[in-house]
Amino acid sequence: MTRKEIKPLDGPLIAQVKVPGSKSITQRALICAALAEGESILEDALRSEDPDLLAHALAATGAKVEFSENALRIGGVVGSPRLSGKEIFMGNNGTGARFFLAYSSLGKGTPIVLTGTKRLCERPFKPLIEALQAWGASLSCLKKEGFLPIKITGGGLLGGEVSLSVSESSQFLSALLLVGPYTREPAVIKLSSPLVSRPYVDLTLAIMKNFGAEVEEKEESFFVKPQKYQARHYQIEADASSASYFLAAAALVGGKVTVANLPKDSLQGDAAFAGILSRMGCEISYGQGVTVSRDPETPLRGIDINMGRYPDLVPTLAVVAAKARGKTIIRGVPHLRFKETDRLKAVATELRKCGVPVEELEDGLIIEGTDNIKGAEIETYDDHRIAMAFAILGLVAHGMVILNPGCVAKSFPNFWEVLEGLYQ
Ligand SMILES: O=C(O)C1=C[C@@H](OP(=O)(O)O)[C@@H](O)[C@H](O)C1
Ligand SMILES: C=C(OP(=O)(O)O)C(=O)O
Repeated sequence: MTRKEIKPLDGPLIAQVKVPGSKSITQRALICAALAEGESILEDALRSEDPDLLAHALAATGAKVEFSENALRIGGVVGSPRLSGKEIFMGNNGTGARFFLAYSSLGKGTPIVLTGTKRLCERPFKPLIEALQAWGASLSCLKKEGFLPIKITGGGLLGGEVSLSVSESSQFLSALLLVGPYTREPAVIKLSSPLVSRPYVDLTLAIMKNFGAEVEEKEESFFVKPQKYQARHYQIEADASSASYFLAAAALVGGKVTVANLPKDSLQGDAAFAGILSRMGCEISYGQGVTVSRDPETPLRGIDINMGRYPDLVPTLAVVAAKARGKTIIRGVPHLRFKETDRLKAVATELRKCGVPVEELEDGLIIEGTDNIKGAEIETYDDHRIAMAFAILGLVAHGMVILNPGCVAKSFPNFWEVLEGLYQ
């Protein structure tokens, strides 16, 4: 078991960092580009485990994928993936797996099997599988109904009206939307439950529009007419979730951190994190990127917040809350239990190891801030966001050790180098 010791950082911290491209945008753009006619260039696309796994899966269906220094070139399959009979391994990439399941259902050829890590095969897929089957997809779960591994026979998607539950994940809706332009009949997706993580659906609609596809939304329904994505030269933003760790460093240590390549008008919901930190006592400014600062004399204060729109920010918010005055109540995130690990249980367990009182709720956490945060040996559960959040907490503790630090490769392979830069 490899381990990474985190040295405490004497503030005030003054730093400027850059973070890699957005994982969510990269994976949406990959699907649109793979379905389009012609060659797309995805500038500053994220190169990490998840998008690389998706890119290789798309290449296995006939898309032409070329990795260059800071771009991905994708030659599309014009709406018709070729199923090669191969097994497709998607790691623990939930977004990539849901998107690829819908994309490959458009294809034809020799049936393929989509699978992943043990954890990915425990994560929910049933609402998406049933919706694709209602659209005529030929899918069969090989071990347990509603879960990977799944055999995909392809044959195209009829379209028409389908009802979809999105209380466990917004990715089911994003996956159907992304392939909606290629169903034979107009697609109508009616939501049958409250939608979690709504900003990711807005991101899907924005990227689809960038690639030339229009979606109409009315009340709880989405309408997608048959149309075609256009190949694009597309500039991918920096990842706002990855930026959160370094903005949190400024909040925890005191001082100022600028994420130089995160735009003020980001398409990503998680760009809201700077605003959340300002509610806790930090200052925000925008110029060359986004800057968060906190005067060491101004204590952090706890907040009561519904994080249902921003699930990936919860581990980062939780470690900031560990040092905030009073209680921080995080609500509205029952779907955190379906991520790379059960993040509510994981965050509560690991914070308690650091001497931080935590009450775990069905849908959130109550965290009692303390000035006496202890270092501990942090189990990361092979979850990149647990590793990165607790690494940042380690800046204000003594003796924090992160186990299995390599799991950051999922979304932020150079995280440890960027963290090291804070000590310069
Ligand atoms: O659509 C996306 O790119 C994502 C959606 C979110 O999942 P849920 O919609 O399941 O909350 C988020 O946790 C994930 O990291 C990326
Ligand atoms: C949950 C995440 O990703 P995914 O659902 O794509 O595995 C994440 O990046 O935090």
